[in-house]
Amino acid sequence: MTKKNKTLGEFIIENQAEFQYSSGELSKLINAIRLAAKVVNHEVNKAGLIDILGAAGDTNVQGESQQKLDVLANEKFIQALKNREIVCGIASEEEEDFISINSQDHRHQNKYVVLIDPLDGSSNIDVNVSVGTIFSIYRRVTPIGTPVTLEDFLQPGVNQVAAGYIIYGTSTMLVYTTGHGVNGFTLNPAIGTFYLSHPNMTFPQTGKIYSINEGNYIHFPQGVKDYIKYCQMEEGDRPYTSRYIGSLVSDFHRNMIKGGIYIYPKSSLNSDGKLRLLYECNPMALLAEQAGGKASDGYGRILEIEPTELHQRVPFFCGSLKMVEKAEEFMARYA
Ligand SMILES: O=P(O)(O)OC[C@H]1O[C@](O)(COP(=O)(O)O)[C@@H](O)[C@@H]1O
Ligand SMILES: [Mg+2]
Ligand SMILES: [Mg+2]
Repeated sequence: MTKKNKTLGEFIIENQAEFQYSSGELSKLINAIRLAAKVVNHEVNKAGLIDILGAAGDTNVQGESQQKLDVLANEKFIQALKNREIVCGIASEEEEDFISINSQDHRHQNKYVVLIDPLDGSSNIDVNVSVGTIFSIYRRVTPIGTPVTLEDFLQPGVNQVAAGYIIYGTSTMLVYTTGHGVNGFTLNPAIGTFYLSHPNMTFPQTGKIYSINEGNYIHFPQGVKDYIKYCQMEEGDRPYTSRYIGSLVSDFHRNMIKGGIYIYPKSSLNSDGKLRLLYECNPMALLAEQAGGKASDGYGRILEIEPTELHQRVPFFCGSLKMVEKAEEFMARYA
């Protein structure tokens, strides 16, 4: 076995000193996510064979029609996190309010809140295109043993103790950081074990891929329109290539490996953009920065935004450092 094929469990133990709190707590958190990821992966892989495609019939707090797999993934992650005796609260894209755990039992010592996007890229479920799960973990700020409050969730991204995603694609991977670099683990479905396959993942400083839904072009701010034109010009190492999967996790993952930028700007359609700060932008921003990339709202650092609501949206510019800086230059012209 090369150094590269460590299991996720071995990696957590070997790197426990990096986690600022007790190691046992991190492994419990990551193991809960690993477990739920395997269950969801199992369902995703046979989606066409079982009654898991299509809409569930309900609408979530975002006004989006919930897909059956959104609902299933939500249940599986909440269940796995609840059972670990470490989490005192969960917030999810699919839940209007946060879920408080063990709040009645004053002896409980649960210290962490977890925010999740159980199924990212929902519009791709029925068409067999890769989707993901995104998670963000904080240490609570209110006293241990007291009921968890909204304050525990509305923390700036810089306070995250861990963040990551699972991508259900050609292979299933778990990619995460605890603030000491980014590592990727691939699931060996035959034995149900995640192995370290992508150690120390880093964003190339620049790249040749831009990811944005150009179908909304006429609604974009002038700075974004100018940046798209810049990407398409025959000059220097341009034109860049346009790649847009429509699953944030998948577009981010590709851009982290090949070099690129993902943009979901505000527009006359979405005054604050579409993506949610707490369980989409903050975790991806921490991963991006830990991988040498950058994440901003077009002007400032995503991780320093002070959240005000559980499901608030923010414009999102994320990827290779030099590409995000260039996009910010164009935005600054019209600020
Ligand atoms: O279809 P659009 O407007 O381009 O939006 C696609 C974006 O919306 C998302 O699907 C939002 O995430 P959810 O699927 O979790 O709601 C992102 O994954 C993706 O990048
Ligand atoms: Mg999402
Ligand atoms: Mg989602």
